[in-house]
Amino acid sequence: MAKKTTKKNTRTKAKPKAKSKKLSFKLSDQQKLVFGSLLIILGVLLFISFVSYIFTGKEDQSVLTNFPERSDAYKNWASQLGAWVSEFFIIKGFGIPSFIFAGLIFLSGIYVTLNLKKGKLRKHWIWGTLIVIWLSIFFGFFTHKYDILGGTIGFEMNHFFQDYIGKIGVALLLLFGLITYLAIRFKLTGDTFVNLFKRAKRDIKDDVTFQSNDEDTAVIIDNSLTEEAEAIKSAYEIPLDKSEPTEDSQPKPKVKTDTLKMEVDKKPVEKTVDIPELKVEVEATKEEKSETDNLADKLVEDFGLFDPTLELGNYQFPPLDLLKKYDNEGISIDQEELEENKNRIVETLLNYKIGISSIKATIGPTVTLYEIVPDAGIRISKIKNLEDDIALSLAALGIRIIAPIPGKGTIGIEVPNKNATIVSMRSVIASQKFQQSKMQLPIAFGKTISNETFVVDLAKMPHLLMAGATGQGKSVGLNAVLTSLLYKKHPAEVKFVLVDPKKVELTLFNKIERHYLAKLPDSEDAIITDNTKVINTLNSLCIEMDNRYEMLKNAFCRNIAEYNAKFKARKLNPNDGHAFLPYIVLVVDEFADLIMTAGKEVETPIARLAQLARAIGIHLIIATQRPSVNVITGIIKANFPARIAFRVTSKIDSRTILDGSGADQLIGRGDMLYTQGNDLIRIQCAFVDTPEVEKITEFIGSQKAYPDAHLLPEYVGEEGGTNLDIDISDRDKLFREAAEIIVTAQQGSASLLQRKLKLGYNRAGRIIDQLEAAGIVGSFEGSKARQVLVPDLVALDQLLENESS
Ligand SMILES: Nc1ncnc2c1ncn2[C@@H]1O[C@H](COP(=O)(O)OP(=O)(O)OP(=O)(O)O)[C@@H](O)[C@H]1O
Repeated sequence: MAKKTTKKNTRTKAKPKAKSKKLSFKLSDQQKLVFGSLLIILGVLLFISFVSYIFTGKEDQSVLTNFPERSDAYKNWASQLGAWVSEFFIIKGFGIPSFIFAGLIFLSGIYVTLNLKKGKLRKHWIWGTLIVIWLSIFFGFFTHKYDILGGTIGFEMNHFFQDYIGKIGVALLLLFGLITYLAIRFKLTGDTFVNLFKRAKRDIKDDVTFQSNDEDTAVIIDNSLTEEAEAIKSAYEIPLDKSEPTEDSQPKPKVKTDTLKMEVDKKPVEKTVDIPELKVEVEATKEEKSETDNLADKLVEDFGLFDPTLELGNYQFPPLDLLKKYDNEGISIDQEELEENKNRIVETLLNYKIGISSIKATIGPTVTLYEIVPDAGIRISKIKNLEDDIALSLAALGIRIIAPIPGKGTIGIEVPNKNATIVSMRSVIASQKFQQSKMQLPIAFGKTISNETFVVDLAKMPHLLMAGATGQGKSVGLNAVLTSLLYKKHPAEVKFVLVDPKKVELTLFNKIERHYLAKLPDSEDAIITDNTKVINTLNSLCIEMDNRYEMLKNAFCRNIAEYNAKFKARKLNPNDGHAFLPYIVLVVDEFADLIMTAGKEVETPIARLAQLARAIGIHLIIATQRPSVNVITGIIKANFPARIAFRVTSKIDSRTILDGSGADQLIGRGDMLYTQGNDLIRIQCAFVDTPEVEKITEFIGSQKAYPDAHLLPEYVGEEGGTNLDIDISDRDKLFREAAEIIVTAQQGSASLLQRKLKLGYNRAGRIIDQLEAAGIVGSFEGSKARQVLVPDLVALDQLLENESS
């Protein structure tokens, strides 16, 4: 670790050094001009010296052998230095190709002066040097001594290679060098050569045609045009016509033809790319229609879109007048109360040395939110810890501190209003937000702290868990949910499965059984109050879910909305088993009771539905007044992201529902917290009284209905088919022993037999069935032990004796 740090340090320290080094090499613009022009002059001087050396080199040879002296007379145009440098580059170096170095130095001067990209200059130098070497060897190939063509290096290198690979080898090596250069530098490929060859062939052909006809140039050009070029011929006729009157154009017809011909070769290719008609073709393509689409379109044309509401075409939605108006609905601002609360908050905080820079109040139906901005440097946790102290000083229940308010830079203190106002169901149903909502299953829960109507989509939740202590507004909340849906959804679009173990809460909805309720085929009442029936209903819903998934799969749809849209567009054939699918909302009023009596048998199908049913339109609403962990288990919680908490009595309960405190600080009577996985929203639940629900259900119930409630698929429970005619001779060997154990313990459970007789589950289950057939134990009652019908061992003996006689 230490090593790493030191390494890092050295690296970070090394950076500025490198930078400063780089900086020292940077030239100012003036320096660049001076240095650049020096290079240009050097390049020119070198060029002059080299040129001069070609003519004067021989004459200067005698002087060059001596040590340079000022008095020596040089013929080179650049005198002594010119002769020396030229001798060095041309004779002792690379020969004539050394001119390229003069060019490179000149070019460098230009690059430096004009501040051009250095990368390119580097490339010129690399390629230039390679060309010098290649040319030097190339020239050296033809010479037999050191001369100005290939220089010493060219000659020596030739000799060196020839010793190893011979003259032919060197020639081929030079050819290979040339090809490599052309391929890399000019990106030439095999095709280029083929094309070049083809073009050359065509040129020769054209020339021959041209020479054979000396009449009119224009005609010849026409002949040489390919068919492709015909289309754009007109473009070339103009320059031809223009050129005719001018006299000097006359003597060079051949040159003109050549230029034109070259263009013709290229242009047709360009033209075909942007031929405008191509675009038109693309636009003209029409989407191909499949046979079913055509049929569906025709059906829609003839009969219109499928209307699922047609069967109850005259159905009237309940009017708003059925809902009650309340006197104390509108929010009244009590200035005195506001001022008082504000002063108390400020005072309490000051007592703990917490200064406030600003305070703002938002008045809601039941609580007022005071948003404060504390002075800089105050810890939020300090204010959060003062919750109880503020509650004490305000002498009020239900104070909740939100520190900080998500998305705002403030801390919120919610203080209950002295006079809470009722949020009527009428006001939320009448709100624009609800009336104009395009949600699949809109629910108007009530109003938020800023007095806005709170509408959410049950289809998006996709399941809802509701909890709260008794008498805090759960049943009213459930009624609000059902009322919202009744006001917005046609009986064809939504069906309710109501589970009401308390037997009295949802009975009012019996009146709308044939409009809105769904039930098992063999059951009399649609509202389920018996726990054993709940298990069958839940399993039946699971079958419905599987059926619906199969239908969606066959229709290539991903969810119920897509499926129904396709069905309405008559793209799905009812003869293939397709049908319009209504949403199904399962409401369980007292979930704790169910779990206590049926345990896993209820939890498993509920969890399965919760996990999978969202896409096919089955949504669950589960309410409980006992939010303990054995009721709201981990598996249930994981599948119910949307939760509502009414007031609960302990922080632990609040944590069970909301994964945090808050529900214990509510004030009851419909005051609730809603979460869909992230923020908590405080809402005053809309109030809908029993008489109002009664009026609505009566209104709906009095209208024409379907012949029966919506029927769910039949479910035959595993225990349902007990064969009561089990033959006595078929009884298990341990039958009598088992019967005695059961009667002695007065507990009809298979697990008791498993333990006492050390049996497997299946055998114990079979014995229990036989005991039932013999009339020793009662029928299956969910997870509860069966009732024992024989009071004691004497009675058992009698029963079995009577049986055998
Ligand atoms: N939204 C509300 N606005 C005003 N008062 C309400 C509201 N909700 C409930 N109340 C009051 O609280 C009382 C109890 O409500 P509710 O019957 O819904 O409680 P609960 O939680 O269902 O109780 P239980 O679990 O015992 O059935 C109602 O009779 C009503 O007076």
